[in-house]
Amino acid sequence: MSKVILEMEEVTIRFGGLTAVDSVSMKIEEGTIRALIGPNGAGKSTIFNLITGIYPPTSGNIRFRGTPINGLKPHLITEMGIARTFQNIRLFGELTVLDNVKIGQHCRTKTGWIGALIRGPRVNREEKEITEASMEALRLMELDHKADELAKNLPYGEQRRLEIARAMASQPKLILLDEPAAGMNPQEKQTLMSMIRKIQDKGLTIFLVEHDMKFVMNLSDRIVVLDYGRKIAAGSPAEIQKNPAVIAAYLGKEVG
Ligand SMILES: Nc1ncnc2c1ncn2[C@@H]1O[C@H](COP(=O)(O)OP(=O)(O)OP(=O)(O)O)[C@@H](O)[C@H]1O
Repeated sequence: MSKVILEMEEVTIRFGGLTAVDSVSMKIEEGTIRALIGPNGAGKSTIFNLITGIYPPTSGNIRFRGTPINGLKPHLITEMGIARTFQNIRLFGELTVLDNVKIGQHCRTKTGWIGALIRGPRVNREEKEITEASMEALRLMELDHKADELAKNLPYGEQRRLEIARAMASQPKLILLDEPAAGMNPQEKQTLMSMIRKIQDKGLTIFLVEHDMKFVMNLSDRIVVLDYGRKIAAGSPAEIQKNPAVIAAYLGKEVG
């Protein structure tokens, strides 16, 4: 039996009168790729916001490697080993590619920003470790040769990969990718897919929200489908493609 890395147990969140996530349960096994799909407004990003501590659930439990994480602050959740990317690009265009990744690691530093200003031997050692780990994350995403370029000068597909590199630099066990393939051309999607598999090969668990069905079906081990905040289906890509409730939720749009 493989180990469960993330467990959601009857998780609900209400915003005023709206139940954005309605009693959702799921277990994600370590080392797998899980996709979360569903129509616009189904509650997918909200689930990521619940897991990463942006919102505490109204009710229910979220456990990471057996430890309850509901109500914990986002930086503590990052330190425990959960990293994420966002739907829209959040890079510092005027900083270099390497500096964008180094920012993703400041949760791992002991001295913090104030300490970094009063540079001592510990800061220098830490700085070296951060640079090395950042370069490794860039190598994984095949962006190491662009370390000194400004982020704004990268082509779109590479900017999205840079965001993943930044998330990887915090050395997570679980990485949440919110629409990683959005806006990419087929070639960029293909490259991204092989890189996500490389991340999996390193032993990480990947949880992704994605609208591109071909991408999801090719990559995922299992898929969870949300509609109006509720989990309406879960299963392998083959099971999901022929599930009548899923087909109905997408109103006849092809799920394959
Ligand atoms: N902070 C908030 N306050 C009020 N309502 C919210 C908040 N965050 C999300 N919602 C609502 O919760 C519902 C789910 O939104 P969410 O962004 O999670 O959907 P989604 O499945 O990610 O959609 P999309 O595919 O369009 O990104 C929507 O009706 C949205 O308007």
